[in-house]
Amino acid sequence: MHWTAHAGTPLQGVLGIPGDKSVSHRSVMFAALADGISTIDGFLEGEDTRATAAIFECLGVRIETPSPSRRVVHGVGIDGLQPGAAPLDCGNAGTGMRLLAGLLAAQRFDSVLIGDASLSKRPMRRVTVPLAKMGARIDTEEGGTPPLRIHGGQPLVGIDHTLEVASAQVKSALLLAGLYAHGETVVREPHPTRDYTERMLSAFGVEIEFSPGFARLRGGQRLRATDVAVPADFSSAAFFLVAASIVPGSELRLRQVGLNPRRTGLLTALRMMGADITEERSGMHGGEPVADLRVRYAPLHGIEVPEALVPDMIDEFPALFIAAACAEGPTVVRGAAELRVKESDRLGVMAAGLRTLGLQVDETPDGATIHPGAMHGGQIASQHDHRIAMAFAVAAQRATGELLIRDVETVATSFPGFAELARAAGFGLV
Ligand SMILES: O=C(O)C1=C[C@@H](OP(=O)(O)O)[C@@H](O)[C@H](O)C1
Ligand SMILES: C=C(OP(=O)(O)O)C(=O)O
Repeated sequence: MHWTAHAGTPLQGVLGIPGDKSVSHRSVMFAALADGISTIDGFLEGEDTRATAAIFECLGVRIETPSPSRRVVHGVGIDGLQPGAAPLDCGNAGTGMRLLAGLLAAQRFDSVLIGDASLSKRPMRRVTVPLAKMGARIDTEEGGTPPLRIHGGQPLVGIDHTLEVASAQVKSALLLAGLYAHGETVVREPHPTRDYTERMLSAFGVEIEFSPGFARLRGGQRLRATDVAVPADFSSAAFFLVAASIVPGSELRLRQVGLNPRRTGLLTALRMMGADITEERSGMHGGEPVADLRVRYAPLHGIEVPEALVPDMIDEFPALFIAAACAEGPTVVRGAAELRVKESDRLGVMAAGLRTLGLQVDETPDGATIHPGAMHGGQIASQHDHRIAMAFAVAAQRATGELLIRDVETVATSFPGFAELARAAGFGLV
């Protein structure tokens, strides 16, 4: 599947953005482990989160879908999961696989976790090595990639672990294993990362101590069913924040977007670049800060992205690169080597795409300098990476020619309905 994208009209309207992917994955996992019935509202109907829900059904959990974006999960209790008959398919989702590695390592049965071609290349030792310290036994392929063959029935012990890379996925895997471990599990982070696991475990009745960069829990606790309200996904909203910022005459309102401070680094970066984004109707939704984001076109200037912001905008760099391409003066990114091990090598793939459109991008091992300029048309290889595909659909709104964006089907992993919503707002996108 591909898109033909070209400059459309100024972007206008009030948009509803689908539910948060990180929160949706966790909601179904924790509801499955809880005692009692939990309802999830705003669940992301994306392929990644549906894959996680399907895995829990394979593990014996009854999950009803009374209407789109709603799930009723009949929790089986902390020790109630049943062995899956076949390998469990995480699809494209690093989050699904890494969190499940921690959870399934603690079960009394064996499991195998598999994924698609992209996930099958992603590094898993970052979870299997610290989990092994807790007593888990997980085999990877040579090179540390999936499938993960998890040997159940291992007694686990809590550890005090400092993460090597700032990763909410690794932190969460250890905390989930820690729920089953003897003693306490402590996770310390070099830079604070999203704390949805900590917040949501607490909402499910688990005693957990946490502060930015730190989490501690004791094994042997049970989860109590609760209802979860999922906020709109800031990472999906990001494409519209950039698009309206770079297309003259645009004004969009994005309704009730999740603004967890560990997710909004792009908002800070765009404002440093001169973007006109205001927060209105601020409130709380499901324990998370939310607000309507009103974004109007504004001329942007290049910046040096502060390295401290990188973990808070780790999924937003494809969108940031497009803002940088349309700014006045270069933008410099450093300290973002993690981008090379996402669904694609996002530094390399974004640089290659922008060069195809006529821009100069100087790559370094952990970043890039983007030199802005006029973008012409061309063919973009998204490398089956949803965020690359959406980023170039945004770029096309400022390009002088047409972009053929290849392999866009993975957009459905995180943002089903993106193309329809974008067209309704004024994008030229077929
Ligand atoms: O915990 C999560 O839900 C996520 C954590 C981040 O990954 P890392 O933990 O690898 O940084 C992020 O890139 C991913 O999209 C979602
Ligand atoms: C990196 C991402 O997700 P995951 O790690 O779950 O595949 C993403 O959505 O940009």
